[in-house]
Amino acid sequence: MSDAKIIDGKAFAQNVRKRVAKQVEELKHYENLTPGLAVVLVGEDPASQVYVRNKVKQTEECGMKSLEYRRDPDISEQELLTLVQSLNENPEVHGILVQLPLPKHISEEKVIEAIAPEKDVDGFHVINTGLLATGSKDAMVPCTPLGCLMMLKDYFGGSLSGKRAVVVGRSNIVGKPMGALLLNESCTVTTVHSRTVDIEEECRRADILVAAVGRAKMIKADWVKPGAAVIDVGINRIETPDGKTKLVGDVDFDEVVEVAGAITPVPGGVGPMTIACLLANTVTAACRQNKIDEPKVD
Ligand SMILES: Nc1nc2c(c(=O)[nH]1)N[C@@H](CN(C=O)c1ccc(C(=O)N[C@@H](CCC(=O)O)C(=O)O)cc1)CN2
Ligand SMILES: [Mg+2]
Repeated sequence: MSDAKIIDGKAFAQNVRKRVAKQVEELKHYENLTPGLAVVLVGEDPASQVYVRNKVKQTEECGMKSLEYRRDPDISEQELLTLVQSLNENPEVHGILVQLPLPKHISEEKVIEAIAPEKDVDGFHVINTGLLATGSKDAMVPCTPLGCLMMLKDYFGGSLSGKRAVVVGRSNIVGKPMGALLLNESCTVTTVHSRTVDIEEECRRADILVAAVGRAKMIKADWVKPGAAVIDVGINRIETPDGKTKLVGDVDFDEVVEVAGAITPVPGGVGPMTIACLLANTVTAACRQNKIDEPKVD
């Protein structure tokens, strides 16, 4: 029997949303300010539709204004850039999120760079990436890594200083910002990827192991140091022997739970925190744009 702590991302996210809802209430009451989030969805990818539906629903449940823009998959890059520009200029919109991935004929980079950095609640704009890399408190931090960090700080009682952290994967949305965040928390950070020599040995040295590669059950029990905190960012749909499908992470949960000190499940771990942090970032963006302090609530 394992005695690893299973980190409940669903419950954690619910608490974050409660805090956001209280902040929104205060902003409406004392500042006459209703934070607004615009979500743009291009095309009909079924997973993206679910994520966007959840974002819209949770934005409204927290008392914020939600604006939704659905566009056909054949929209031109220029039309999408024009939409982003109009949202940049809309004073009711404090946060802009363009759901990824975009269709192949559209440059994700161009679209992300078109978003005003102060409205970039995904934290993907190079200005925000640069602010994060330089340790500035003014960065808008990408939602998934922010959610991972919140859960890690809670598990370790506040400080991650001196911990050896290994991030598996070097994507712009998760791996790279995760590494920067952990470095800013004074961890000793290693990022490993497909060209790393002996990934397993690197992983075995980690007090904190963050898996974000998109390969089902890649991380095995003998890759993990006993007692390590394991954060699984992967969301992989696999087929089961009975012909059905199920979601699994990048970590082989059933094995690793026997070795780890703490572990996030999939589903119900990092995923729900992504949307909760998006809502928190929208409040941050609205406050910064109006030059007011974020309401402190408990
Ligand atoms: N513009 C963005 N695009 C994408 C992001 C992002 O942060 N910004 N991240 C992902 C998708 N994503 C949010 O957009 C997201 C992924 C997963 C979950 C989630 O709650 N997952 C559940 C399982 C859901 C299921 O059953 O399919 C879980 O892990 O428990 C939320 C948001 C890519 N695009
Ligand atoms: Mg593309």
